[in-house]
Amino acid sequence: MGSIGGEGLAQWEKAEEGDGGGGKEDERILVSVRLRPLNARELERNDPSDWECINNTTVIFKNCLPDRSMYPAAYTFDRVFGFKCNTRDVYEECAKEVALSVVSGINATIFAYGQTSSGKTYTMTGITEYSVADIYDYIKRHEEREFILKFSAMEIYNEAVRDLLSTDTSPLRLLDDPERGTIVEKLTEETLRDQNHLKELLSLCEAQRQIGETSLNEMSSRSHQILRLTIESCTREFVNRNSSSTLAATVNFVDLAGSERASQALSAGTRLKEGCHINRSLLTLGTVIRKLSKGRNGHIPYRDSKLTRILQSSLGGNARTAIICTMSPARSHVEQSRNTLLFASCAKQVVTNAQVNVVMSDKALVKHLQRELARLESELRYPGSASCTSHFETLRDKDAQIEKMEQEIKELIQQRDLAQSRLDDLLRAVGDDGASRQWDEMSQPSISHEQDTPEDVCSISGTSGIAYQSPDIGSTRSFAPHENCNLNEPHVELSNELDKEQDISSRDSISSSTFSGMILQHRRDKTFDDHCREVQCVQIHTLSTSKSEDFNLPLTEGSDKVPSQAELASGEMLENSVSQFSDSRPSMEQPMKSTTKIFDDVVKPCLNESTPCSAMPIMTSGESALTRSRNCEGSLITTSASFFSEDAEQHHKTPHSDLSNEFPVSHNGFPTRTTEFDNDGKIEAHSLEESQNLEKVSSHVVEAQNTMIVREEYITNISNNFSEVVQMDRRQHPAELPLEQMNQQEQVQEYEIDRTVKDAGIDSVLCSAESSSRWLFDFERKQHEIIELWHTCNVSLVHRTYFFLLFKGDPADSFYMEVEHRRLSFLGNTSSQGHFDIVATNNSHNVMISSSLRYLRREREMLYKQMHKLSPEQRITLYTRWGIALDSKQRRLQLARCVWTKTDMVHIRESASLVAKLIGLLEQGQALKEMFGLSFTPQQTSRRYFSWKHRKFA
Ligand SMILES: Nc1ncnc2c1ncn2[C@@H]1O[C@H](COP(=O)(O)OP(=O)(O)OP(=O)(O)O)[C@@H](O)[C@H]1O
Repeated sequence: MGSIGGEGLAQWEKAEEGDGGGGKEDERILVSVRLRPLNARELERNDPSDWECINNTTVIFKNCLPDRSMYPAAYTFDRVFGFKCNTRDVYEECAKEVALSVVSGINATIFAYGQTSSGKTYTMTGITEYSVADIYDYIKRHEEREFILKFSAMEIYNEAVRDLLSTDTSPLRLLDDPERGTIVEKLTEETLRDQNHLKELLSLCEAQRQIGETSLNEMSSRSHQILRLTIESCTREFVNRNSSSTLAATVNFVDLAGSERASQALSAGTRLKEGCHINRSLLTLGTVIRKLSKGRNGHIPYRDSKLTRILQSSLGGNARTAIICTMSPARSHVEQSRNTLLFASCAKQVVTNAQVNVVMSDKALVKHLQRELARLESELRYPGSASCTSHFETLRDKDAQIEKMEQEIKELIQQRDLAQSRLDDLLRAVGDDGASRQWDEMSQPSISHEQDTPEDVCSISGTSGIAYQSPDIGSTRSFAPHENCNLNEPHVELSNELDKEQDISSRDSISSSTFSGMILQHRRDKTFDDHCREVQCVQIHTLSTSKSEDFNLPLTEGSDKVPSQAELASGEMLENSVSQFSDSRPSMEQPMKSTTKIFDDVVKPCLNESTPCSAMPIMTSGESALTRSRNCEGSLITTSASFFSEDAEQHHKTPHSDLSNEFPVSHNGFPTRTTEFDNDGKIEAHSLEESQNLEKVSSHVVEAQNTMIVREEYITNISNNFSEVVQMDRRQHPAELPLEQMNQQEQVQEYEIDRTVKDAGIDSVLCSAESSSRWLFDFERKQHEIIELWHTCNVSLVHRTYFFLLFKGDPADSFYMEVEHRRLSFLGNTSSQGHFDIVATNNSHNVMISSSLRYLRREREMLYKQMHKLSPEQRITLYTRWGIALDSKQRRLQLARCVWTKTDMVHIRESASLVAKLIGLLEQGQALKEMFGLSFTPQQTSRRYFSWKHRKFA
């Protein structure tokens, strides 16, 4: 075996590298080599066989002669066949696929190239036979299509084209057709009837072919034979339609003449002449193949020979091509064999460009062009190929998702900012200078906070409560706000003169502050900070839903000691409960409890006068879940900075009008308010100055009628709430009333519901101005009664202020007015009917009385501490108006003592205004009306002070 290397091998390797470029590989001419066995002559000469196929793709030259070492010893092709391989194998592996392409509309050409007697005719005859057989077999298996087979045959003999199917031996001309390429003029083309017909024609061709005897081949083919089978097919369904498309392709079976040199063939005379012509065509074929193997650049001399002209499309054009190079293994033909292999090597480099050939009818062509036009327009409309449509849609979906997420992010940011803003407001309110100073003053008892105002010198050293002496432990403790409250912890007596002060109200009555949340204060709250806590009521427990449940424990869980109504009313029971659960921190996160429970525990007993308000103390504003009035965000008078900014003299002269600026007051002295609903369902409340006359009320009636649906909803809610209360009451006290009495009570309660709804004035507002006027009258009357009861029951000043400022005559306020009135009435009745005796027996009565008075005193103390919020001018104005001598001492204290001490409306309004200013009553809407339906505690303020206190302690 010779060494592998040399120029030829390098050329093949180069071609191999070209194939490995990745991606779609160009289809090249399929090249195979077939070695025939030594024939009889060669065997006679003892011509050795120098060629051997060492595998399916490589043929080697076995005899390495020194003088021929310049040639490669091994050649690799798509397939090589040894002498033992039969033609069937060659066909199956190297020709079949190509030949059968024709039935799919792809042109195909199968060559046999080699020297004379190398076996070209032998091979091509077999391949043609097998191909025809397979083609017809394919046709049989595809009956859905109709095939038309046409056969033509020609030979190129001495550079003349002859029709092998015709007896006419005159040469045929070659014509150039712009669509079909080179055509052979007048070439017979037989439409095949069947396979036998083709066999007959093939036999005819064989007979017609120029055959001569050479020294190498007794039956030497002296011409290039081209057998052409054209196959057209279409689906039978569309055969008779003009819109059908037809596949049309041609397969050429080319049996070339011998490529040997004339000298080798020992040609002379006619044979020599034939050889010249033969070699001319083969030389051109070789040139074309060689040039094509180097690419399509430059001129390809197709037209230099008849052979290359006719086979132009099959040589690197629109056809699949297979070349079977036949060679003799004999040493004597080694040169011809090398030339054949060189030709084959070049042919292996030629790239073809086979395409499916579709012949379309005019209609089909029009349709095709229309589809193509639509496709191109679509591509223009949507940049990118049509195949990118789905990708484009995917991108759009992604963009939509991104946009949606960005919107969500934006909304979340807005929510966050809003929450931050609210937090900032709260912190600002808590951390404002006044509050800080106040706390600083309270937390630093050694520092007199009256340094800037000697007029009210009142040292609170030792009373601030930041440190107190505990008799139990005899040591000074720092107050810890989170400590458990021990109800039994000894009081630390205030040394402040405020402690010595007798409360302005000397009447003994149950303090309604127990209802307003003061019940939750701790008994050790002699400390100064607790004063503020008391004033701000139930700031802790109102924020704690869990606590409210805990507060119910004495009522719901079987306690050994059933609490008396008075105890409950006074908050004693609740205080104990609070002490048990004082460790629980208020949670602003906890959801509000159900309305049902709250009504059951709280509202119902108050509404049913026959059932004392035993559960009232457990009401918490944080749980206020009454159906929320839509005007709950209505106006709450803002205590503006201009409250006291008016000229003091003017205040002195017309105090009423001054206060009216702050609190809209009706002509009859009662603040009134109407509520409007805007398109968004929001409520805009404003002064009801116009209610002074009936016509204006009527105009509001019209407005109210426009919002009838909303108001009716409110009415329904109220009715439902009352009904719910009634039902809960019935469930809670089933044994207390016989069935008959229950029915009677039910009727009464239904009447109460109707009356309450009517009292709410809603019907009147909706129906007539006359009703509105009646409601206003009822409101004024009830407001007077409530004010009197506040005074009687020593209700918290802060509570009075909130309530007074919140409810100013809106029909929707009737519910709260009713609840408030009944609570206070219950307290008054309890007091007058001797219930106090029971309480007193339990030694609670005195506790409650003293407690209520103490609460009021601490409120005043707190207000006194807040006087610094007033400017000197404002204070002077107030001193003057309220009869406090400007040269007297402790004027601030005197002022605090005067607040809410009378029941006339001028005094009430001024007191409410002053308290609101001092406690920093914030913007409207921060206190919800609903909480007054369940608790007296202003929610927002409670939270505010709660936060303020604990932030300071933190
Ligand atoms: N592979 C083969 N196995 C057996 N016999 C073969 C083989 N190839 C060719 N022969 C025989 O060799 C002889 C010459 O073959 P063939 O005529 O096909 O050569 P050729 O290349 O066509 O020659 P020419 O170019 O002169 O026509 C024939 O008798 C044929 O039977």
